[in-house]
Amino acid sequence: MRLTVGQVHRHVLALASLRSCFVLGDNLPLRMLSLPRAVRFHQTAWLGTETVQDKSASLTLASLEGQNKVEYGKKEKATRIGGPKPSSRASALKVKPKVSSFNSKPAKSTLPKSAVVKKTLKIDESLFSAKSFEELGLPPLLIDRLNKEGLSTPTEVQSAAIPIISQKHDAVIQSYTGSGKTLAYLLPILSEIGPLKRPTEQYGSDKRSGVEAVIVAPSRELGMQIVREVEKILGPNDKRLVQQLVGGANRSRQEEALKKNKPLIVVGTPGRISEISAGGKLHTHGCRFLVLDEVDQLLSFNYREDMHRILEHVGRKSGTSSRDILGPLARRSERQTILVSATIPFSVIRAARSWGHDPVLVRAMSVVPLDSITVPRPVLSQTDANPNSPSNSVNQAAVDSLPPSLEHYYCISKAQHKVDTLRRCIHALEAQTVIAFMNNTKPLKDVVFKLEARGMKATELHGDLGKLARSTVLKKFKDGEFRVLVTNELSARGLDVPECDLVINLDLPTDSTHYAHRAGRTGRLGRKGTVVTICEETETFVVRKMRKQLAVPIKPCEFTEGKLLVHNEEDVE
Ligand SMILES: Nc1ncnc2c1ncn2[C@@H]1O[C@H](COP(=O)(O)OP(=O)(O)OP(=O)(O)O)[C@@H](O)[C@H]1O
Repeated sequence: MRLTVGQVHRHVLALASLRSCFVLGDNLPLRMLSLPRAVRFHQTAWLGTETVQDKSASLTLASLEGQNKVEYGKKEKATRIGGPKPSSRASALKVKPKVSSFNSKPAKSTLPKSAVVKKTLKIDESLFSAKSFEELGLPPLLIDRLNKEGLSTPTEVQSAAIPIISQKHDAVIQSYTGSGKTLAYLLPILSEIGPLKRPTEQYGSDKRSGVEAVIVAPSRELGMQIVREVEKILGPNDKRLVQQLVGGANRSRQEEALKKNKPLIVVGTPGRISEISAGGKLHTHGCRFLVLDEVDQLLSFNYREDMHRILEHVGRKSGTSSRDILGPLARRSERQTILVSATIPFSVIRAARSWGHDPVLVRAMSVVPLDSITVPRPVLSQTDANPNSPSNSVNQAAVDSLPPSLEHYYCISKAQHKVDTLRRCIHALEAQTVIAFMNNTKPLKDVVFKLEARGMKATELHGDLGKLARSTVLKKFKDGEFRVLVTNELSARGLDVPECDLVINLDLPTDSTHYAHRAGRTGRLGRKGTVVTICEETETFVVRKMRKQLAVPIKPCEFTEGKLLVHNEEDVE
């Protein structure tokens, strides 16, 4: 492959950019198909972050389907679609966003800001006004189970996603942290498979005995949390129908359980799923659903080999070879692919297009076909220096992910006084359930020791602990045995501790996306929550930069005499 000087320059810049999002095998440029897989991944990682203006680089199987039309600079129209058969609807309607009991925030502009909707889309207003799970057409047995668990009203993103997934659309689900995305994909899946499914469902249950849904999550904790959510809905008699395949646990036992229990749903981390699948102990070719939870993280460079295997094998039509030119397209028809995250940068939209059949972007108040979203402005231009640039889809994704009910502050402290500041902050805010984030594992112990020495119950959670220790710590924290959980990035994504009322950044997050996911551990499902970043004087410029990127007021404050003292708010530039 030959590159011009300009292309090389862009590739180098792309590599240096914040995230190494990439487009996996199905979207490979045709000129790369003959390269060895490892090389292809490396190359596509480059091209994934490369400006999409490079037309030659976007020559993909997907682009041959005529999807990647580029239009710059116009404002997006938030047109919405929905209903059982979108194409059969007679007229296009505008939906007035409603404010539900779960969400006091009006729907934000969709990502990326510069995107353009090119089609006139048909919508079904009723899609966004469901007040109960019955109205969403869920089967009676499933509704009974939900009621038993005290769940009677769908959240907005559930109201939007459930009918769309039930109509067998491939979907990207984006909604802010703590808005109920897990049930938004689980409920339509459980309507189709397992003991709670629709009685009229045509896929004969007797014919299918293998795994029918694979759910992938980037961490063991999140994987286990999803398993518990499925078990909760299935009920005690049927919980063996979901099997966890997370790393760190005994692999042989997982393989035995697969053989013995014949689960319909497996939930796991990429490494363990692909390991067991490669060992021939997990058969997913007949699988109907593939869910990638925290998809933007799963598509990062770290998981590339495992994710490639999963995407290649799950729901693969038997008899098709990956060498067939139509292989990827044929495979896609065998499964529904559902991608989920609070932060959906444009690279995910692009990946979803290449894997899906007419995939749609589902958000709390809108459903938009992905092929109607055009690429953002080139990300490597001069204007990128302006973090508010609508072209910056990563920042925009972070903005969209913040729950409406959060208060953000920052407080200046010398490094050696940070733990004291943390204590004063907890007392001043009377916080009961606190998650404190740090960047490295080693200092966590020290912070826990200092807090405990001053009579504050604290514990640590990080990747160096074994699986059992991790789940025990988390359970005790959720049960209220500890007031403070000191942790690292491991807990930033997906972790659901509804009672968490305060998130502290003891170290600065690396970027606005990390800030948003950390912040999202509080203010879950419409609850109030506070985020306090404790930083040194020299680091305040980073906070100000994130404030700009996230477009939220992060106010300077102090904690004195047991009180929160908010300084003059600096304008959000
Ligand atoms: N319809 C509902 N009614 C009441 N509670 C709900 C409903 N849907 C979800 N929940 C609860 O809301 C909480 C947050 O849900 P969930 O973890 O799915 O959020 P999320 O959007 O996936 O967040 P994140 O982006 O942080 O992963 C959970 O405790 C869940 O059980």
